[in-house]
Amino acid sequence: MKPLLEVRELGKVYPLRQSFFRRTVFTALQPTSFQLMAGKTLAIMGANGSGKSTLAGLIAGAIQPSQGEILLNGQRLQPDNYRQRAQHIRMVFQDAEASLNPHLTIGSQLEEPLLFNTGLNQSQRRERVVHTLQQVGLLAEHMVFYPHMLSTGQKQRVSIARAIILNPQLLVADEALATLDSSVRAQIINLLLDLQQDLKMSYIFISQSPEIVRHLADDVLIMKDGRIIEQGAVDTVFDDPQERYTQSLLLSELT
Ligand SMILES: Nc1ncnc2c1ncn2[C@@H]1O[C@H](COP(=O)(O)OP(=O)(O)OP(=O)(O)O)[C@@H](O)[C@H]1O
Repeated sequence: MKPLLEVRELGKVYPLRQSFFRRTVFTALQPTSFQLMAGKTLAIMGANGSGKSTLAGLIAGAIQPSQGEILLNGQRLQPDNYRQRAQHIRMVFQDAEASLNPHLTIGSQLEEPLLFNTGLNQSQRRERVVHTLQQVGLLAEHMVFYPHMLSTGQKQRVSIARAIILNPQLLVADEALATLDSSVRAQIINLLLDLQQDLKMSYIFISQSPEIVRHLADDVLIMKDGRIIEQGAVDTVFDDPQERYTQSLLLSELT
């Protein structure tokens, strides 16, 4: 079986200081390679600053790579072609509040990706918005709400709705559950699992929580200082971590 996503030697350096004589760079991500099969969930764990968000941003196209390539279904993604990527790979962020526009109704915010990326007419767009709201456990009436009228959990549902409205093959969630309280978190985890079953999506899931990763993910990458130091099936890595750093991470000593 061919992988959905293939990351080959993907790396990111940031220029730190530049002068006529000297150019200093900081390596946020060492050349990194891995694969993700369709319908599977890959978790990325690591201490703060280990490069998790950089890797997520590179895959979602929000950050331009310094080297390497990403293939989706065997097709190379063009780093600067946001439209090509937006159809297939979408991102959900930690702070739903900050990622929603307070001045626009939920309906207009969900319609936006459809306007930019599809040829649907107005009534087809409306139909898709209503359907997507229902898929994430909200109501058609929520279309006319503004973000401040929703609870934290409902806002995260809207973020998920916006991410799935184009029927992506891959959802990248960067600490999407970190700020939610435990009962809302459990509801959103169940929603993500249901959506994955129904829509056959793959997930890349950044989380500092061993419990959440064990519950949601099939495989895990452990990152330290911009590189993968351990990887494998979640049960294998969690039950018998080979690196001391992984052991500490699983005991939540490094976060
Ligand atoms: N635009 C930038 N310019 C320079 N350095 C950056 C930039 N963005 C990130 N970095 C650095 O790259 C490293 C990796 O950052 P990244 O945000 O990917 O880590 P992370 O594992 O997601 O951390 P956290 O859990 O704190 O979000 C950090 O040392 C960070 O300071």
